[in-house]
Amino acid sequence: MSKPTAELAEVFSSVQGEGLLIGQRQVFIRFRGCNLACEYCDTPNAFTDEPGILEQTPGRRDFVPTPNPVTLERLISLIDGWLRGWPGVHHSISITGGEPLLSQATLLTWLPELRKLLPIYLETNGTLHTALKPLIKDIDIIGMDIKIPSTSGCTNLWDDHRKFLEIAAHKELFVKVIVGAETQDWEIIRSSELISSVNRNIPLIFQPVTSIKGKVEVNPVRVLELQEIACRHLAEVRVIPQTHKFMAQL
Ligand SMILES: C[S@@+](CC[C@H](N)C(=O)[O-])C[C@H]1O[C@@H](n2cnc3c(N)ncnc32)[C@H](O)[C@@H]1O
Ligand SMILES: Nc1nc2[nH]cc(C(=O)O)c2c(=O)[nH]1
Ligand code: SF4
Ligand SMILES: [Mg+2]
Repeated sequence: MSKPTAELAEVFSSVQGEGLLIGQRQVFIRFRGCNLACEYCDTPNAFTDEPGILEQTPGRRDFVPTPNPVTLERLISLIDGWLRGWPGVHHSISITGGEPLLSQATLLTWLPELRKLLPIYLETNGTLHTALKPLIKDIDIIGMDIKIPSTSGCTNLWDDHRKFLEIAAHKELFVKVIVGAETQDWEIIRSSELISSVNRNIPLIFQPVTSIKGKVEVNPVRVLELQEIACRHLAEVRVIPQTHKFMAQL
């Protein structure tokens, strides 16, 4: 039987810039393709069919174009070399994209092998709950988005998010909501009530939209008002921007 491969955009070592793992050094594996089209998406390379790029030396940006699809052997060889050469540096592997759960068939084989190297952190848009179910046993931490219409432009994902939360809540989990100048109270109330209906102790992270100019342009008082709304429903609500963008980390 042929060994599963994947279409990858890039593999690199960097500092996690978002959510509760902020500051941890991670190996990032970015899968191609997505089932959504968020208006703010900052990851165009997940949508092209150019060759992927694999960093050769962790954090030194010596990327080498690599034909897709990429094999697991190629990936394991690269990451294993990083862990031997830089022991104790990397906290976990970030499985991201695009939407990584679109590559579920490959991840069924890849995750158990990658997890032998480092814990697995899944960065996901929180919609593909059917894909998540068989993979949850091989994932350690999940960072999922709830996509609100005012920033993402996506609508009617609430039921998918609920089903996703119910499965993801079996592992270490936090939720990110990307907030912007037009974010409405009802969106935060609906998101917070949805999370609380599963477990009010699931942390919620407000991540302000980072503009194309690399700035956070959301009114600071408005962000505090939104946080206060969420705190009526949830035990832990933090405001954390995309920090990697402010320190020129990938
Ligand atoms: C590129 S996405 C990949 C994973 C998955 N597709 C998702 O949307 O969660 C990773 C994270 O970056 C966030 N993100 C993308 N563009 C952003 C922007 N311009 N400002 C703030 N967060 C952004 C997403 O909301 C998500 O939390
Ligand atoms: N440093 C860094 N942190 C990140 N957290 C989530 C990212 C993503 O694009 O999935 C990301 C990214 O692209 N870079
Ligand atoms: S779900 Fe994630 S990768 Fe897909 S468009 Fe939205 S932010 Fe971009
Ligand atoms: Mg990114």
